[in-house]
Amino acid sequence: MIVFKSLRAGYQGQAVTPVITGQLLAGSMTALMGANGSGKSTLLKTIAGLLPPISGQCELLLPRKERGWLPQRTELETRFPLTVFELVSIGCWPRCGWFGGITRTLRKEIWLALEAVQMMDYADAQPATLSGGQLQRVLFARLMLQRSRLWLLDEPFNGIDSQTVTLLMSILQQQQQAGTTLLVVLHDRPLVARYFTDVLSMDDASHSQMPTHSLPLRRVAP
Ligand SMILES: Nc1ncnc2c1ncn2[C@@H]1O[C@H](COP(=O)(O)OP(=O)(O)OP(=O)(O)O)[C@@H](O)[C@H]1O
Repeated sequence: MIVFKSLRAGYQGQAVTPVITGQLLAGSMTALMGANGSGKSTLLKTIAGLLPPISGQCELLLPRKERGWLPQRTELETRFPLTVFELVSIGCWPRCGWFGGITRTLRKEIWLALEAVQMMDYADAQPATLSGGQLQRVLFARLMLQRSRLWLLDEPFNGIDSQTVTLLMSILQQQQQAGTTLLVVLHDRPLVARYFTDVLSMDDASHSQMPTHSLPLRRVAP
């Protein structure tokens, strides 16, 4: 699905990641781990197509609109004049177009996504009034509607209670079973050990050849 060939990602010609070589297989669920500032968010943005590689290549045959990217919540602006329902409906735009209108079938899908994240009661609420965990549920519902074949999630469980993490993890597992490829930035090692089979570590530049020491995890295939 994604092949990294001596990739370095960064900004304005300056690399901030180690050299990354290896691949993420289609339908895999990989935790992206590493110290603060090691370049995890930068790598996700590069895979999402928002930044050009500094050197090397990131090969994936997937149009940008099929790459679902969820930034860290600190990067999100929530004070826009939309309801939760309307925010989730944005996930339909790749399919119906900006001016295509929401058909009855799509409305039903939106309600089903809100139901999956247990946020139906908040459909008319303003996103800015939601708690962090509620907002994350809503953003997962939007991603579900996008039907992206690749989900790039940047610390989706930061500050989220364990009940919501369990709910959102079950959605990730369903997505993976449906064939979606997932790359998720996480710092929570027990959570990674429990749910993830693959780890991409930014702490070691030669990570794709190195075993993961402390976790019972399979390596990302070199
Ligand atoms: N827009 C930017 N322009 C230039 N440098 C940036 C920019 N955004 C981030 N950086 C720098 O790139 C480096 C990697 O940042 P990045 O946010 O990718 O790390 P991270 O591993 O996701 O960190 P954290 O775990 O703290 O979220 C840092 O040194 C940061 O200061």
